[in-house]
Amino acid sequence: MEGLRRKDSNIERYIMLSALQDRNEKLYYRIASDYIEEIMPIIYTPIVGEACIEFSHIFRRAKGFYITPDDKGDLLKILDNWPEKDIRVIVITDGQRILGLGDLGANGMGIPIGKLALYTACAGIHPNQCLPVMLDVGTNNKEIREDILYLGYPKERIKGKAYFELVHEFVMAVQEKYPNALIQFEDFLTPNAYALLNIYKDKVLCFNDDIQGTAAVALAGLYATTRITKIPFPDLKIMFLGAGSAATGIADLLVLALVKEGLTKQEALDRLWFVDINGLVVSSRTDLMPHNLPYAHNHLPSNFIESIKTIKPHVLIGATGAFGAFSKEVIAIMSDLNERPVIFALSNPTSKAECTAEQAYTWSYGKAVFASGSPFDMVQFNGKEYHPGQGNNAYIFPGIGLGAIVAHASIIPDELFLTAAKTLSETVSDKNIEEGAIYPRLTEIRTISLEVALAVSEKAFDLGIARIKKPKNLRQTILDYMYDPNY
Ligand SMILES: O=C([O-])CC(=O)C(=O)O
Ligand SMILES: [Mg+2]
Repeated sequence: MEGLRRKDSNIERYIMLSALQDRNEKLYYRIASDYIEEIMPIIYTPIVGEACIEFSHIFRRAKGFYITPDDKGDLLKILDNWPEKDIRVIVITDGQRILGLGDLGANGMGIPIGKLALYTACAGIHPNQCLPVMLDVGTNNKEIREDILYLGYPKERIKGKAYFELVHEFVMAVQEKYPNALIQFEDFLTPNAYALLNIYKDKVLCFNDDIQGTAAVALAGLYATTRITKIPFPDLKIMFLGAGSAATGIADLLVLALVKEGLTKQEALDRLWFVDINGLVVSSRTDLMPHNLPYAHNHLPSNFIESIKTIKPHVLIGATGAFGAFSKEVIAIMSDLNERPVIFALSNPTSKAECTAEQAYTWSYGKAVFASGSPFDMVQFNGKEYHPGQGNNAYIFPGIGLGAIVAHASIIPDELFLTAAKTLSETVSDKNIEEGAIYPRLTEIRTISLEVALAVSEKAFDLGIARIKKPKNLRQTILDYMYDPNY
């Protein structure tokens, strides 16, 4: 840790940790577990974003599996080259929407590597059972493609039929080679993310973290805000800025959660409002994508500020990838409307956050209940300390994966994300709430993942999607499975 701390920059720390992962895996996971609050922002959001931008330039050794269009027809054979035979979690990206950074092509491999490191550090999935995959189908980012050090397939992206056939061949090859493996789709462009999820979610063990994982983390945070605002969960009126996969993913899970609380589907939809780059999402618009249609209201078109003033949401959720989208005016209006305005600035990395924690607290005169996707430090304002929550996907996906693995689940229905969100929100202590934080400390992450995994696997057995007989002591079975990074 002393060696790590003496480095001048976080990207150097990333390189050092990546080298340690190659050289002494157990030590890497030991320090990742022991110093999780310090290490996580380096190996994952936000520094992993910087690492992806520079990936070809800081490359030391390959970690993971690359697929190009030239491999079509051979994927089953090529998978034989992977030395491990018992893969349990695969994180796959095509690099087209890396965090909020856009198309980074094969440089996006930093994301599967980082997410899988968290599967091990946070939920004890054995590192040998993790497989990072880059679906290297080209990049439309000319600057990256023409970079002399670029390691990816140096062509424009394939799309349409050729693209979906390649993904399908991979998914089918996994079913044959690694029938117990969970496939996590990560950082795909929204239309592809939804298309792939809709094709595979009822057929194979898979989920999309940007749609479903983010949704569960946000939902858990929303449950926790009600302990501060005292507004009952079914009464919440929520406005989203951004209508991409993260935002509609959250809304889709919210509808499920609200219907469980006794609302009709229509009543649930009525509470959720979207604003995107073209203004309020209303039914008269002709530019909406299929995943936006259920949320298009019969309402006059209006811009963001006007929409806040007329609709008067309790909660504002930003998933835009646009830094500064929550201006001083936006926060001020929310604070006029609400005693405790709830502000979620979920875009990643930090450079894309809709506002910073400091802005949210100062512009709301300390009233905001704030959470972000990327971590922010504690803020001092008017002599008081404010502890921003990080709606970190790592609270959910490692536990979901662990639960699914232990139950040998065949699929991951949305119901499991609801269970995971409820479980996570129950781990938020009164002390967290007193400090204004709506998520627990990351130092608790292994226990949180265990609780999430336990609840998720219980649910999988209840739903009849587990492929094994239920063990007598599920908690012990999970504990026995977990990789221990101790010597
Ligand atoms: O990586 C994160 O923290 C959340 C995420 O999946 C994304 O922003 O794409
Ligand atoms: Mg992601």
